[in-house]
Amino acid sequence: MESTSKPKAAKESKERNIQVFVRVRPLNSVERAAKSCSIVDCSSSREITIKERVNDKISKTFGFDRVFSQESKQVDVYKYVVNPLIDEVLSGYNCTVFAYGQTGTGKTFTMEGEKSNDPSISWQDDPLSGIVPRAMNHLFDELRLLGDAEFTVRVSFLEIYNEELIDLLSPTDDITKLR
Ligand SMILES: Nc1ncnc2c1ncn2[C@@H]1O[C@H](COP(=O)(O)OP(=O)(O)OP(=O)(O)O)[C@@H](O)[C@H]1O
Repeated sequence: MESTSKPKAAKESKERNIQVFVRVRPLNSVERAAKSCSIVDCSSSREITIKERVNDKISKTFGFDRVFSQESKQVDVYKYVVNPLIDEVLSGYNCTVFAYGQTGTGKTFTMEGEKSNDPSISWQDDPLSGIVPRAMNHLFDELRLLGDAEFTVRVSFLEIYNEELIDLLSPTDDITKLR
């Protein structure tokens, strides 16, 4: 996300400029049918522990700025990760939110979200709406509050897949090779 106000000098903030979050998705129906079990322990808010399957022996622990467990909701992720960035964008900082993970891990679910089965729920109220629609809604709500001020909002939506850069908003499906 980007606003047109001039970027300011780097923030003198105690917080680091790059934050890394992890979201663990619930087991899907295929995994449940196969009686698979999760080997990821999310009981700490800042660490995940990968357990060995057989004896539950702790094998590895990884630290993050925040852990979102299998039970986490779209709104939890939005409020913690993206909500603070909207103020930053409106103050002239450039902010990037990017989802990384192997296929089927929940990047699209987290970024775009899904549509609830109930057709009477609008996307603005849909608990399954992901980061992108929530951020757009939030941004334009804030801009509306600024009354007559004129703003330009530019949005880009890119996918890096197999080291190829894909513009997801381009109707021509142009692909740029990164190497
Ligand atoms: N947090 C979650 N809660 C419930 N279902 C989820 C969650 N995350 C992912 N899923 C489900 O898991 C499946 C795979 O998720 P998704 O399509 O978002 O993965 P992806 O990382 O975008 O995959 P790909 O890289 O192949 O596009 C989907 O059916 C999605 O509904």
